[in-house]
Amino acid sequence: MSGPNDGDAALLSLRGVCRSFGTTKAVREVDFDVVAGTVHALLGENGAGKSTLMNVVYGVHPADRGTIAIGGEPVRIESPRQALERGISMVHQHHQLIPSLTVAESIALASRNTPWRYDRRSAALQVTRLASRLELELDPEARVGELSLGDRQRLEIISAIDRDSQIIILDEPTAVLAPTEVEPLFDLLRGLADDGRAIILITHRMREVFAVSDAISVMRKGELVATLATSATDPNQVLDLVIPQRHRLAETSSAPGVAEIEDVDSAEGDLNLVAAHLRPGRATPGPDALVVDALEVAPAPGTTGLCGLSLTARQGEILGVIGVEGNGQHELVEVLAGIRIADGGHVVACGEPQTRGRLAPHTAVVPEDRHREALVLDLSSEENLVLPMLDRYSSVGLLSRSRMRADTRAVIEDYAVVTASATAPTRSMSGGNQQKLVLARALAQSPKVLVVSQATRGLDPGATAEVLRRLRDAANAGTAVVFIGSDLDEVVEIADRAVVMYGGRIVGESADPDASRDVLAGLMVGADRDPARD
Ligand SMILES: Nc1ncnc2c1ncn2[C@@H]1O[C@H](COP(=O)(O)OP(=O)(O)OP(=O)(O)O)[C@@H](O)[C@H]1O
Repeated sequence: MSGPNDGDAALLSLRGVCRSFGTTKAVREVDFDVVAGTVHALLGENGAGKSTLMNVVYGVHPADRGTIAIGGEPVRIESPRQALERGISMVHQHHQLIPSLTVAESIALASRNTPWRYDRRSAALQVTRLASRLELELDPEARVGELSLGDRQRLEIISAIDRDSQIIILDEPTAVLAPTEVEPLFDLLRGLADDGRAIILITHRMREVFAVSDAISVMRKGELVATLATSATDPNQVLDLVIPQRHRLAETSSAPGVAEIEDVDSAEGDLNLVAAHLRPGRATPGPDALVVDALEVAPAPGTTGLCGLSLTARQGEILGVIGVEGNGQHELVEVLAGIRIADGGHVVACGEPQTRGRLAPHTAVVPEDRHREALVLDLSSEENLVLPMLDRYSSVGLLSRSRMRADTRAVIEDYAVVTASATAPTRSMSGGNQQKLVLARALAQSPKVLVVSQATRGLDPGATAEVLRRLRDAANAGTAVVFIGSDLDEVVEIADRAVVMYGGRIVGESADPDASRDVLAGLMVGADRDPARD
């Protein structure tokens, strides 16, 4: 059978690969070739089957049918261990790390080259060496369970690189990295490809696709619908393949599930994907809805904690909190959610002080890590959806399943969530669809203060535009939205006002984030100029 890379010998070759989960055909008859010495981008809407296809290659979900060949040799891969032995490593979208280990121990455990006896000092040196090669910062002695999402992502990346595999799969590796960390990662990936390795990069970010890849494959509803040379295509053509309905939906603004997506002017910015009506300044902000005053959280190894962090968010505005992951955002969200008790300072929401260990009053929180902090993966979407609102669905101690189901169905339809059914465990949903569910749940509570961290992580371009539009609608309806993110472009696009978080406190503020973009970027990495003082 001929493949899409005819003429080049593929290092990895899939033929007729199928994988179903119950009645869901996640991957259908896929032929996929990746040539040694190339970076191959894999794209597709949320739920298209990208992670499943790669999990087939990595042995997490062995194929129901079809063949895999490496260097022309047919192979059977039935576990990640077998994949590693065959020279395949994978950076997962949802991290596969052990919380009680330190960073150095995690790397040593995953490494092919760990000596029989664990040597703490050389393991720490190895972490420092790998991290500096990637221009990433990671404390070898930090405990994995204490790390921010960004640091766990950094750990997964350097651990996969350390294995020196021939085929390296990265499932949305940059979703929580700082902008300054993306380029060194891509330089490294290019270097690894130039050494003859095959790199597969799953991403939703068009600028990344065009910055680093040689080839692009697009999946839709489990099928691989196209493979193109990156040099022979452009972002609009690729976007049309990923979301063929985008222009039709743009004409029908009431269409559910996907907001307007404009043409992409260049591969520079995915911002152009988001409709111009998201731009700030649409509502006049009201009084302060959230006041955070002088919060203190002592740092654990590898974390910054909070050092007297203060901020306010007003009714009807989107306050952007921009910062490189790991500068205290995780601690701030935990304090607001009532999961962590601050060592000092206080929080007042809508005039009511937060009670120790309780969620801030009138507030809903979308945490950064949906797996660890937002969902109970073995419960259904229906059960997860009502968890924070059980009182709405119960009377005399009994839950009204029929109302739960009706509301869940409405959310699934409204947010275009792809799931086998409202009663299927959320574990079985794709990452992007889990994220949509978490956001829908927070908005369904009609909070006066909505704190969202990494809201669009893992969402495809259509879903990203849709989520940003809904947050704007919430602000226009009077909610104070605190939008915590590490993607400066995205924060600038959505926020009316922005503050920069660095080293556990706010180091700058701008009432016009678009105009202060460069200053904000500098503050994110520790420059000390406050745009408010300009
Ligand atoms: N373990 C599982 N059990 C049941 N269904 C699953 C499982 N894993 C994936 N699926 C289903 O397979 C389909 C493809 O999911 P997959 O995670 O591969 O999509 P994706 O393209 O990677 O999406 P995303 O961009 O959101 O990560 C979805 O309908 C999902 O619900």
